[in-house]
Amino acid sequence: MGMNICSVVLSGGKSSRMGMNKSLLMLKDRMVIELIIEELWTISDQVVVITNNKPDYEFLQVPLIHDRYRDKGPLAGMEAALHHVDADRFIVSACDTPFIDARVYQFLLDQMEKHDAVVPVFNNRLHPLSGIYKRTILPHVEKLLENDRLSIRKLFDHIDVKMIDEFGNLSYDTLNKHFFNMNNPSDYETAKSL
Ligand SMILES: Nc1nc2c(ncn2[C@@H]2O[C@H](COP(=O)(O)OP(=O)(O)OP(=O)(O)O)[C@@H](O)[C@H]2O)c(=O)[nH]1
Repeated sequence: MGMNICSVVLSGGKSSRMGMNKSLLMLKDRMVIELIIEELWTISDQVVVITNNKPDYEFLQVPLIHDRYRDKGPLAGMEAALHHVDADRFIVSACDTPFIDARVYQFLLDQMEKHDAVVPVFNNRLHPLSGIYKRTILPHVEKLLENDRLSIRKLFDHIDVKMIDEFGNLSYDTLNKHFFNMNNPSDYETAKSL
């Protein structure tokens, strides 16, 4: 039985600190979101982008999905993917992490077992937007959204989540880059130097 893996790029944010759509910024000859999607394709059967501005992303040639719960943040982006896409595993990524490495996601996938979610912890920080989830979380996600409890951490009070804070043979540099995200123009300058 083959496992159907869907990667979900959350791209419904406001990019207010960056001042422009950060997922469309260029690094070398590629846009940030193109770098992300290219990496995700190496471990996915499907890739979708969750956005409330479809025209910006049509060139990517992947399914584009709107949030069903508007202005509710990344948890709503996850809800839209879980609601619309039929898959056994959902790999979540932000749209501002240009240096993600599929080997990190593969490491998480390998530890899913019976859990509802596998979420990485790096430098003592939980990274729910870089986790792996099963459809089983959907009713809990919807309930949180209905109640305006929008923190993804709240979700972890209700599901079986495995936290991963050691990553086998993967190097610190690989992990540091994987979890690097760009919030403001200074982060973008940093990205250009990496
Ligand atoms: N689908 C969806 N994704 C979101 C939403 N809000 C944030 N995201 C995504 O979640 C990730 C983290 O978002 P942030 O960087 O914290 O927020 P942002 O709105 O993009 O940027 P700021 O306005 O600077 O805070 C990014 O990939 C965002 O695109 C939302 O309401 N819907």
